[in-house]
Amino acid sequence: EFGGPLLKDFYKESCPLAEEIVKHNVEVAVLKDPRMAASLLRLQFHDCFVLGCDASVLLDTHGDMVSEKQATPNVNSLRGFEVIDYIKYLLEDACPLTVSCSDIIAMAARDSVFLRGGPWWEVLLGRRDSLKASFAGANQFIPAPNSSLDSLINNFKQQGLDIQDLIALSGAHTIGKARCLSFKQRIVQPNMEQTFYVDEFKRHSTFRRVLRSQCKDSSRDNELSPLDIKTEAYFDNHYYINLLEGKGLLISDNVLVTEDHEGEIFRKIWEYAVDQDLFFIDFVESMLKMGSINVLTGIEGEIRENCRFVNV
Ligand code: HEM
Ligand SMILES: [Ca+2]
Repeated sequence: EFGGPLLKDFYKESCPLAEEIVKHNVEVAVLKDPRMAASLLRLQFHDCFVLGCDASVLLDTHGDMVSEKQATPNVNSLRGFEVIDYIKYLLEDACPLTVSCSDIIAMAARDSVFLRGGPWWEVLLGRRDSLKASFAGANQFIPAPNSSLDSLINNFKQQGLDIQDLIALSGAHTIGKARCLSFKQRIVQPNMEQTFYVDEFKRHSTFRRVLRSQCKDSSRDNELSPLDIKTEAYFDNHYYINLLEGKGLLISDNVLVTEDHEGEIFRKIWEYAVDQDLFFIDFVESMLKMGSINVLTGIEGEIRENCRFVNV
């Protein structure tokens, strides 16, 4: 299966309460700030695509190592670090130097999806933490929101993920928000009037008009819009319905339907739009695959004491 060397009962003996502690504290964090569920899910994606799922994304700048947090896809955007820090602090108290920061990310992402109404899955554990971060890697490997379909496909391929994974994992954009900076190119693009329901044309242009007025000048680059305009609070299949209606927020969302009309991708998006259970099954499978990219296990890496710094 996908986990490779990872196991579902990895902490059963060494830290039996680990999953419970993570779950409870993700719940508290999401109650305080509902968007945090989306932010924690995204954190796993941005970790796994740079050096693998090794918590490299959590390291702060230190000495001559520049953090991934400062890279373009992450700066002023990636969130959830304080939540992970607090969970790590509690886990260090319960079982010192036992639960890796990378496993905390994986558990928190799983719990976040479930809390918003999405699927639950058995998370695979046993990752260890990196000794370094890669600022350059974060800029290179995390796809940009204005990516073409070809570059998205290639980007996922570099991580051992296929087109199926790209389509299913993009469904993560059923929750959370994006800044005007990330999608304003999309709403000024003149050739994006294409839509797949004939009657949808008028509502489609309203969609763009509202966003355009919200993002009308660069002083508003940090204004937020929901990635899923219909049900941003719920992890559901509405993302795919939006795509079919021409209402994907990012260029990288929209190209899944505009650059592959009537092809393999389009058919899959249609299937997810009418069958949420199928989307959930495929999403879980792809999350397990993404969660095992280049993991450190055994004696590789270390169990960090503080997720922001390598151990001294
Ligand atoms: C397919 C390529 C992808 C691109 C180009 C992309 C790009 C983006 C961008 C630009 C944002 C908004 C950031 C901002 O404006 O601050 C965002 C948000 C988000 N992304 Fe993606 N993303 C992709 C795939 C994924 C994947 C695979 C996941 C998780 C499995 C994911 C989860 C999220 C979530 C949950 C948010 C909302 C975060 C929040 O509200 O804090 N994305 N993404
Ligand atoms: Ca990483």
